[in-house]
Amino acid sequence: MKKLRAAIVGYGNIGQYVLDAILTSPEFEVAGIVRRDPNNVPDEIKKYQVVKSVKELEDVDVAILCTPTRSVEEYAKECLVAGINTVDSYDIHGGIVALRANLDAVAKANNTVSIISAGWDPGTDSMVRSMLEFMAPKGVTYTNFGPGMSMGHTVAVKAIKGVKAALSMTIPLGTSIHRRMVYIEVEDGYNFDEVAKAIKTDDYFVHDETHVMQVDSVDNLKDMGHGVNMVRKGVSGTTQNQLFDFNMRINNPALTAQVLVASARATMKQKPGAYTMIEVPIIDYIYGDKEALIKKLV
Ligand SMILES: NC(=O)C1=CN([C@@H]2O[C@H](COP(=O)(O)OP(=O)(O)OC[C@H]3O[C@@H](n4cnc5c(N)ncnc54)[C@H](OP(=O)(O)O)[C@@H]3O)[C@@H](O)[C@H]2O)C=CC1
Ligand SMILES: N[C@@H](CCCC(=O)C(=O)O)C(=O)O
Repeated sequence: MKKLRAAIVGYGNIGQYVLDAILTSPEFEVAGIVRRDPNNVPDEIKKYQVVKSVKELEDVDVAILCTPTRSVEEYAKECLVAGINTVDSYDIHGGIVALRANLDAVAKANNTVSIISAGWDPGTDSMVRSMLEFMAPKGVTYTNFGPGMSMGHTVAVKAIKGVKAALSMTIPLGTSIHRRMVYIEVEDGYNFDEVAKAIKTDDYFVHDETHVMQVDSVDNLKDMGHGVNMVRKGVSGTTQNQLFDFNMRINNPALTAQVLVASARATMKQKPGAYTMIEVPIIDYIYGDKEALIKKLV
């Protein structure tokens, strides 16, 4: 069987775990790794082609975008125009509809497929929320994250001038409300109060209670565990008090990476266009023969 060739774009936390997930997936092989500095080649990727642009790689079926969320659209367009499917874990919830529309046009024009916002939230949590919505159409779902490290918030802090290193912890306060505890190392020559203000006014933080603390070593605090508790209390038909409770405690980048690889698989089975995870048949994410899967899972 000819393997599907996946490129990893961006070799940070998610990128490193995507490599692991590709190597354990039966039908994928690594087509190469795209880095801003292609000379930055740690030992574990020495055997792969490391390049500056995805266009330098050959026969790429799908690009797994592991860049900051705010860079996703630019990298996705470059890949789609080059005839390469994309998956990403874009996590600015308010921007998803616009990203989908923008990439849908580019994907259709280039006969390619893009699955966007494919991590765990947005991503698999969105699929669970969707199921709860049709299981009890009337009601309220609360999504409570953590405590744990938000990669998206941490990446947003790292991009702020004067931040040398960062960790953003998400603390659940209940009923979908969260506190952000942000730990930073400040670059020499920068004023902590000004940096803290820039963090608190960033779109990722502006709606939540946010505390910024200066520390000597972010690395001493870092733990990439996270989790979620989603609860819905709702009504099926006219029957009230239907209670649902979904929990998971996870390594954040490992789960995100596994979902990205599953979504890369699913891109190969869709018509051209851009999709969120809830629009794709769930069976398309799973490796194996369709009828055997139906027999096993239904
Ligand atoms: N939907 C979900 O459930 C989840 C989504 N995410 C998303 O994944 C994203 C990546 O997280 P994570 O892997 O921890 O981030 P990292 O900062 O560890 O890695 C991002 C990598 O992207 C590359 N890159 C490309 N352009 C830039 C740029 N302008 N600035 C900085 N890096 C750049 C770099 O790789 P190189 O040096 O190789 O070029 C960098 O290492 C987050 O922004 C988050 O939104 C994360 C977890 C869950
Ligand atoms: N998108 C998140 C995953 C979901 C958890 C979350 O949104 C949060 O901690 O705020 C992340 O980047 O880690």
